[in-house]
Amino acid sequence: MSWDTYKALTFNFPAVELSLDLSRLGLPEGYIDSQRGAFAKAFAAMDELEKGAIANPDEGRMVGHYWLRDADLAPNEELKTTISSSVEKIKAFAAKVHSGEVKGSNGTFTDVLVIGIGGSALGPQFIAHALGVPSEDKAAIHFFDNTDPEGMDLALNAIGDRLGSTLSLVISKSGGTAETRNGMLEAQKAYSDMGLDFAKHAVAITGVDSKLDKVAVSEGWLERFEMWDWVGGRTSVLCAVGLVAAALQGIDIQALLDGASAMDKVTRAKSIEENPAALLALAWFYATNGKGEKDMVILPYKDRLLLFSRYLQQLIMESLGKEFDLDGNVVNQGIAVYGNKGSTDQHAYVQQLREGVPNFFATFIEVLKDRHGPSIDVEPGITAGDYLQGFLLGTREALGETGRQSITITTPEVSEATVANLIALYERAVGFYATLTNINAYHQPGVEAGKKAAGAAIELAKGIVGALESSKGTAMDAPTIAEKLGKPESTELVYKIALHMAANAKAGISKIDAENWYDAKFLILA
Ligand SMILES: O=P(O)(O)OC[C@H]1O[C@H](O)[C@H](O)[C@@H](O)[C@@H]1O
Repeated sequence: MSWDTYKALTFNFPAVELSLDLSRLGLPEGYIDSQRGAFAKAFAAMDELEKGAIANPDEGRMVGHYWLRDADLAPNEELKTTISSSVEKIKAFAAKVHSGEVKGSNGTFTDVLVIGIGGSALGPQFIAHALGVPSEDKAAIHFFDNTDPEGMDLALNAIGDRLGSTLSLVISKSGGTAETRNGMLEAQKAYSDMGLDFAKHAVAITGVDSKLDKVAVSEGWLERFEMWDWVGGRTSVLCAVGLVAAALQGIDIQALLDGASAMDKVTRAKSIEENPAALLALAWFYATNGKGEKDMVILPYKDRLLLFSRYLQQLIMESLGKEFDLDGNVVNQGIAVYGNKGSTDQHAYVQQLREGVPNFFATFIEVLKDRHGPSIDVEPGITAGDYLQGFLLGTREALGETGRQSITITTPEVSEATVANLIALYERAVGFYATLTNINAYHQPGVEAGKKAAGAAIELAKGIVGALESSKGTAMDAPTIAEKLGKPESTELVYKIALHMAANAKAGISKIDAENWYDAKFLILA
């Protein structure tokens, strides 16, 4: 890359100490100019959104995550007060926990167990991993982010005998998410098995009057923090969803909010070149032909940013992956996101990136500061961190040689400010991209289909137990059970569910193997 091309297509944002290098994208001459009209619309739509327009028309909702870090921007006094008092309440609660004024049955809280999924886990996990320092944190943080029983066992195992000084945060915007409900019930059981009262160790973060909120009220949980319908799950990390856990861990939440606010100011610029989020959205639009034709590979060369790609998967794919545009046309939009960290990935999938199917563009995230404190030389005059940067520069070059596009974001260090900068940068880029592609970034109608189908499988499971119980001692294969349930069309599901039940000896169900696996019979002994 020539120095002049690099300079022409690298954009520096001193206010947030960030630089965005688009020089390895192959942007044709005049491309930015050709997009000015489209961006004028995107800037105007964003202005309206920030002023409180119903930017999520399907759900009739405002979209207010930008107000969370600058309450004065909220469209009315009530919201301003709600937002600032929520932040104050979080800070005050964390201070009481740290001072031991609010404590568990076995004393000052040492651990925090976050129970949530999707937007109610990914942000807290990213922040905790990016900014935590185990030896200095005010609480060790653990997660139930799934309905996998063994995953929960592992988290409980890490907590060990400290459950009596573990604060459980049950986080669910809707308050009705099955995985989170299950996690809550499992946690409740773990506390009661140790003779502890869950309610005295539990905090709810949810919408007012949600199912979860009602449980928290009726059981007299320690505290409740409100979640609002104008904050989407995937943009909720800077409200109570992410801030309570972070504050308890000892992370400076005001610095997070200030970092996001600083990026918000920069990304309100009305000129593409002066706005890093606009440039990012433009880069995505160019690289994917505005249709998601290429995948986004996120490659932070920093262990602390490992979970960023997972966080972005939800932010970007749930926001942009849409069947219809705002006019009802079928568009099947989206950008697939994956990634891990460099240089680890160099020893895994970079082979394919360089030589295989050219269906992606990479985003390198470069962090200038290697570590707090000095580094040893691993070779004369060279540190491990020099190698990390060397591998980033080398991989980027190697990808460029085979015509693979990349973006490079450079940030000075991993800190509250820069982590929040990145979050706010991508939130705004997603918003701009959605306007460019004329889709609603703020709903997720597709998520419901899988939930409904899962509900049907759960109903079927109840039926299978009933059928085997009413014919105790009789072994039946899947077609027979399905027939008995009057659901021959669900034979495959019956087979899958019965297999799982037998593996877990549920209700005493066992399996009699047959030569052909599909002919296995299931029974409950008489
Ligand atoms: O916070 P909750 O209401 O429990 O929702 C958790 C997740 O549920 C769904 O899958 C939504 O699509 C996500 O956007 C959301 O983050």
